[in-house]
Amino acid sequence: MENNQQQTGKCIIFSAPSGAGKTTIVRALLARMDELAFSISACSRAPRANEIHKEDYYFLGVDLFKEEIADGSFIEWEEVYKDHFYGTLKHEVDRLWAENKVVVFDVDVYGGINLKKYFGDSALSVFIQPPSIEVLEERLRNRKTETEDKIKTRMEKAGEELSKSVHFDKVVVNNDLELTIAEVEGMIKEYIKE
Ligand SMILES: Nc1nc2c(ncn2[C@@H]2O[C@H](COP(=O)(O)OP(=O)(O)O)[C@@H](O)[C@H]2O)c(=O)[nH]1
Ligand SMILES: Nc1ncnc2c1ncn2[C@@H]1O[C@H](COP(=O)(O)OP(=O)(O)O)[C@@H](O)[C@H]1O
Repeated sequence: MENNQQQTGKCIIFSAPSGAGKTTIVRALLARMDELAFSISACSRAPRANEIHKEDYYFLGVDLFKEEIADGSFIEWEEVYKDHFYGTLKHEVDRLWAENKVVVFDVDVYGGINLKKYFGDSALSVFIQPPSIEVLEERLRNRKTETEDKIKTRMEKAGEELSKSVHFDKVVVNNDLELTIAEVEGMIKEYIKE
């Protein structure tokens, strides 16, 4: 018999200002913890050379992204940078919950706050904080993925984003990377067994 009942599960939300180390931490956790699965977001920008459709993002382009907004396909979406839309698709979460996975989100700070509101106790929201604003800038520069212009835009946004950490269940200062990963892994294990 078909089970039409909507499956539900838990999720972990990660947000941070760009350069704080969120992607590095999320990748390490996914590699270590089989019970986790990454929620692939939709975005409006074109894929970069090393990016794969349906693995890194659902690359929809602007027109299709806007159609999905109109169709009510998103749990949340944000114009994270001008003309760059990112959003969480409802069917992506359902897909991963159907596989009994704990869903992991890597979203911007406003997306993180909205997802926590939406999922309530079914979500643990974690804010990754850089040790200081100076270290944040240094990490962005060392990553060598951003032009000077983009570094400036990201740093301008960072101050306001840092002030939003109070809206998260947990705030973790990413000083020593290995210690941070271990700390977050502990938090997730604790939350999953609740
Ligand atoms: N609100 C929201 N933000 C997202 C989503 N997916 C990714 N983001 C955020 O959008 C930003 C992407 O910026 P960028 O650093 O250019 O990363 P990239 O384009 O993914 O390499 C990051 O802050 C992500 O956390 C999503 O589904 N919703
Ligand atoms: N604890 C840490 N100490 C030093 N460098 C780090 C640490 N965590 C991450 N990094 C480095 O900082 C840069 C930004 O990290 P990344 O994961 O890309 O950030 P985000 O996803 O938050 O934008 C990367 O080059 C990464 O290797």
